[in-house]
Order: sequence, then C-alpha cells, then structure tokens
Amino acid sequence: MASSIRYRRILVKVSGEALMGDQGFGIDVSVADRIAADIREARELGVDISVVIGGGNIFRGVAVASKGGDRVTGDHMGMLATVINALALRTSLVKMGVDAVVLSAIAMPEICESFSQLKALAHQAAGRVVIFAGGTGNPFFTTDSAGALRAAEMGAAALFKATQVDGIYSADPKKNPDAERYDHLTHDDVLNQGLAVMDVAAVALTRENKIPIVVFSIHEKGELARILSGGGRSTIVSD
Ligand SMILES: Nc1ncnc2c1ncn2[C@@H]1O[C@H](COP(=O)(O)OP(=O)(O)OP(=O)(O)O)[C@@H](O)[C@H]1O
Ligand SMILES: O=c1ccn([C@@H]2O[C@H](COP(=O)(O)O)[C@@H](O)[C@H]2O)c(=O)[nH]1
Repeated sequence: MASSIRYRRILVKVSGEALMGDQGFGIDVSVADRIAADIREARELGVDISVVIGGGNIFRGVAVASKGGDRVTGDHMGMLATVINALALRTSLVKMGVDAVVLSAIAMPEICESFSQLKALAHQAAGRVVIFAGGTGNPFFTTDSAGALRAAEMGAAALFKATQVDGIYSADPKKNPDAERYDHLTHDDVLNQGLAVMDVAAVALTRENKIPIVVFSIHEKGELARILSGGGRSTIVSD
C-alpha cells in the first residue's frame, strides 16, 4: 500500500446530473460504469470509500416549488430519485466485482437497507462500498448536506465532491468563462464569498467538523485516484 495517499477514508458525493451523460435525463449506464471503475481504482489504493449520490439527473424539489407545487412533496420526489441512482451505481460496482450496499435514509426494506450509522460502519469495516441514498431523509436539504453529514458520521478524512467542474471558481464557470479557479480555499472563504459550488449548510457542517472538501471533475477518468495519490486537478477547501 503506497504511503503517499492523501486520505485513507473518504466520502465521495457523486453528481446525479453527471449520470445522465449526453442523454439529458435519467441514467446512462456507461457513465455509471465509468464512475464505478473510478471508485474501484481508488479503493485499490487502500482507501475506504463511501458514496452519497445526487438526484439532479431525475428530479429536484425546486422544480415542483417553482411551478407552484408543494416543496416538501417535490423534495420527497427528489430523494426518491437518489435511491434510483444509488441502485444503478451499486449495480455497476457489483458488475465489476466491487462489493457494495445501498443504505437509504427513507425506509424501503424491500429495495435496500435502511440507514443507521452502526450498520454503515460495519459494512465499511467488511470492505464494502456504502452508497447512501435518500439524502438526509429531510426536505429542504440537498445531497451536498447529506454528503457532509455522512462524511462526519463515517469518520471520513475528506469530503470529495465529484461534480461537473474541475474546482471552485470566483464565479460559476459555466456562466462566467473568465472566472478564476482556486487551488486552495478555506471554509470561510467559500462561505464569505458566496461561492455556490455547494450549499451553505454543507460547507458549514464540514467546517464545524474540520473536514476538508475536495472539488473535482467527475468527467475526468481516473481523477479520483490521481488526486488521492497527490496529483490531479481540484480545489481543496481546508482551514
Ligand atoms: N463558484 C463556483 N465554482 C464552481 N462551480 C460553481 C460555482 N458556483 C456555481 N457553480 C456550479 O455548481 C455546480 C455544482 O453544483 P450542484 O451540486 O448543483 O451539481 P451536481 O454536483 O451536478 O449535483 P447534483 O446533480 O447531484 O445535484 C457546478 O456544475 C457549477 O456550474
Ligand atoms: O437531504 C435531502 C437531499 C435531497 N433532497 C431532494 O432531492 C433532490 C435531489 O438532490 P440534489 O442534491 O439536488 O442532487 C433535491 O433537489 C431535493 O429536492 C432533499 O429534499 N433532502
């Protein structure tokens, strides 16, 4: 096992939106397989990995609220979307020989196990990749907040946000091509400058628990292992 690995236990927040690939909606299985391969490669470095998966490729609660519907119902729909994605990612991992389990914050025992911290830690100790579904289980939150929460519960040394962009910029790089990319920021920098790559609750929770955040592009094959090995391209948020 290489000694230069940056973190020995991490939680990866996987973008739901990325799962749709070029389809515009739903799940592109080849993308799920690629992400699973990246997780397998990173695990082979001897790193414990658990995953929170988003739901943006299927449903976000604000879509209901913005059309005058009930936000809480919309958020329930969004959380269910994350369960669909978690099942797809587990399928891809198992297909390539990685033992993985889905734990949902919303009980659905016919489909997957319900979340408890003890169960999650036991699965991790048994060498499984734990995929957390259903977000926090509460409306008005996001899967970024679920990522920060589960990272703290799992004793993760860092929260990796695998997203559409290769780091944190001075403004949303999709809207501002001239935005400046940062290699390193503090939690306070992200909050005080209103850098919207993650929601405020998630950043505040990681700050409280002294958990660094690593933002990197999910579209770069092998990037997770490269960053864990000391290379790659990312923004690290730490104090
Ligand atoms: N300052 C910033 N730096 C980097 N990205 C930013 C910034 N502000 C806004 N963004 C946007 O935030 C997005 C990531 O946020 P978001 O969590 O909504 O997407 P996601 O990772 O695809 O998650 P999901 O689909 O699971 O909801 C990036 O794709 C980027 O366009
Ligand atoms: O704790 C949570 C997490 C998520 N939601 C709802 O699910 C969707 C999808 O999650 P993303 O983080 O946007 O990928 C989100 O928009 C919420 O509607 C939630 O209510 N609580």
